[in-house]
Amino acid sequence: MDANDLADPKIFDEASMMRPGATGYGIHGYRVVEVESLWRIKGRARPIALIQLAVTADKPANLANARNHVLEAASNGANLVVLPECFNSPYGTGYFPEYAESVKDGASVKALSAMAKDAKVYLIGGSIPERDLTDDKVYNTCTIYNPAGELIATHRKVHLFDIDVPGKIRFQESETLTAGNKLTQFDTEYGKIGVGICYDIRFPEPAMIAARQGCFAMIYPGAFNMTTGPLHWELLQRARAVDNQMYVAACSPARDLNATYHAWGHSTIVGPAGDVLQTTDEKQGIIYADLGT
Ligand SMILES: O=C(O)CCC(=O)C(=O)O
Repeated sequence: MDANDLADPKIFDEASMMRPGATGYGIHGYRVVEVESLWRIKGRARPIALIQLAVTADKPANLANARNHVLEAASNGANLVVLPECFNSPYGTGYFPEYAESVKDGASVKALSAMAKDAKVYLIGGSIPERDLTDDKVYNTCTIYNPAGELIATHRKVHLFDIDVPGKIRFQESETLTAGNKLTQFDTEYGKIGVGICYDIRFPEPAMIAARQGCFAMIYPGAFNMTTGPLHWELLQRARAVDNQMYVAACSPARDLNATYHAWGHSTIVGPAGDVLQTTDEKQGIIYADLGT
């Protein structure tokens, strides 16, 4: 089964057949054994770092800040490094078209490729506003690099964040963004990893499909807010983890009360039992966990 097309009903048919309790795929008899044996066979530690960056309106400064932190994470032993959603631009629908660039040769992807290569890490490059030069549409896109600095996968946020909680928060990504239509997974020597962006975590299916296709982790660059963050940020990560008995990591920007959007922060790494391995507060910083122990 190739789970790269959300529009393909076969994907959902097969995924739903594999729900816990469905014939032949009881979750406890299947995933736990597979995950544990993967650790033993590979015998490798999988140190991950989530970088909760302070994001400003200055794109070159954001890229330089990201680079410093990626190099720091690598020097502390991380092999997988994650940046936050929208790390090169303020998070806001008015900013997306202004900051958008091509993922073929834009300044941000060049900088990300160099960071991955110089740090010798897999880099899950948060997300950036992407302008597709063929259709001129703007997407919220995560680009992923191997330790040679090669772009190995891209994920365009599938579920756009359109919310209106009266008196609390109104945000309509669809005012300026277009949704992606593919699920994303990539291979590493540490195992296969699935990727979603922020609001994508509210939908169980991408994580479920990734787990059933052998991913040991789902990684979500994200930027929850002060309304839904306290309520759902950790809950959703722990739910996706325990649903699928896989690692889940979500990496936020730091909170900036002078920005138009106040990110919740609290980047978090959750284990396959739904246990919080590492988390943080709202400030800039790096958290680490070993996904192999
Ligand atoms: O789902 C939420 O509550 C927040 C989602 C979000 O901030 C985003 O998708 O950027």
